[in-house]
Amino acid sequence: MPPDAPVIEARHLTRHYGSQAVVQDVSFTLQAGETLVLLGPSGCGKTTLLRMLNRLIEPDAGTVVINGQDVRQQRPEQLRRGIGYVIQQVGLLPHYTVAENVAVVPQLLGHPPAQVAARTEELLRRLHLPPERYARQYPHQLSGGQQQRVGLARALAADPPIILLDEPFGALDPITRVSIRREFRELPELRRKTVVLVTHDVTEAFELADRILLLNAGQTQQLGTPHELLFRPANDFVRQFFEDERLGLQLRTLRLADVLTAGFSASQSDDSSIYQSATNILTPNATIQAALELLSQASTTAAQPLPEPTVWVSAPANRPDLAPVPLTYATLMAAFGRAVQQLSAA
Ligand SMILES: Nc1ncnc2c1ncn2[C@@H]1O[C@H](COP(=O)(O)OP(=O)(O)OP(=O)(O)O)[C@@H](O)[C@H]1O
Repeated sequence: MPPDAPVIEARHLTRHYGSQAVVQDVSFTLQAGETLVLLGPSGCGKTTLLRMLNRLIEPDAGTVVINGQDVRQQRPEQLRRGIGYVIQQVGLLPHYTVAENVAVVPQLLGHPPAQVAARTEELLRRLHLPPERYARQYPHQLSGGQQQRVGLARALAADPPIILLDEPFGALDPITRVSIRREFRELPELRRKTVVLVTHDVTEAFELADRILLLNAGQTQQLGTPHELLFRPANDFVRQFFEDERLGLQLRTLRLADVLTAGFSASQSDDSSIYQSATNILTPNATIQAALELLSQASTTAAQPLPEPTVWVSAPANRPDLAPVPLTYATLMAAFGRAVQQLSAA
């Protein structure tokens, strides 16, 4: 297969229950390493669509092609061993220890015991479940968040190139949810994997997705990057769907580089000596949200050398000759407002 061949191709997938078409003619293509989020209101067909990818549900029409092969040409059990699957209910085996739960798939695949043990230990450590404390515990001895991490470790254990996740953080309280989501996003393992994740949480979708497939009543409303859905909605449904959270989503989606169009200058700024000692430094790739968070921390630190809380945006990596830009709340919000206006009008 050519190196840029898609990992997953869903072609015209359709599924009915009785006379109700719960997924209607949905298509998408995913490249290696991409994360697609299936988003939409309750009952719009997200789970049905996800489960067609690993043949837990068979489509009435359409095909799923994984690594160039129609999934119907593979036995479902074989297919599923190559695809990690995480669900909200976690589904850990209650009479197996944490380590045994994580090792299930690699053992089924016949991996050597020493390799399975090493992999289990590594994953538990990476997911903040020190094996010396947790490996021999049983699922009922863990909190919901810890069980969720074990579920994720289990899905990653055999290092499958594809991971499907169905509301993986859905059962968690909001604070645990945010912190696990952050851990999840920063897991180096997942960067290389092709991920399809179901959620109805808009913020979660925007935080995790490379692209979002927004569904309503089984039909694709829009498939695109978070930026495209927010600033180029395909129809009124898409526009309405994000209305309540628009500002928060804009703050998370726009990056400093998007709003600082005229900000960098070739001359060294007067403040450059302050920049040299500053700790509040962001790259142009940071989101407006990240800049606001840093500004809010800066406002609580007493030793501000400048009269107002300030963060610095370093010059783009390819232009080290440019001076860093200092930003206060006022200058950041003015730049953000201008960018939103331009993007919305364009
Ligand atoms: N086994 C089934 N038999 C009959 N109808 C079903 C079955 N499974 C799902 N449905 C229906 O299909 C539609 C889509 O369900 P699905 O679970 O895919 O939606 P969803 O978007 O994942 O919803 P939620 O966000 O609430 O989990 C719903 O109307 C549901 O009632």
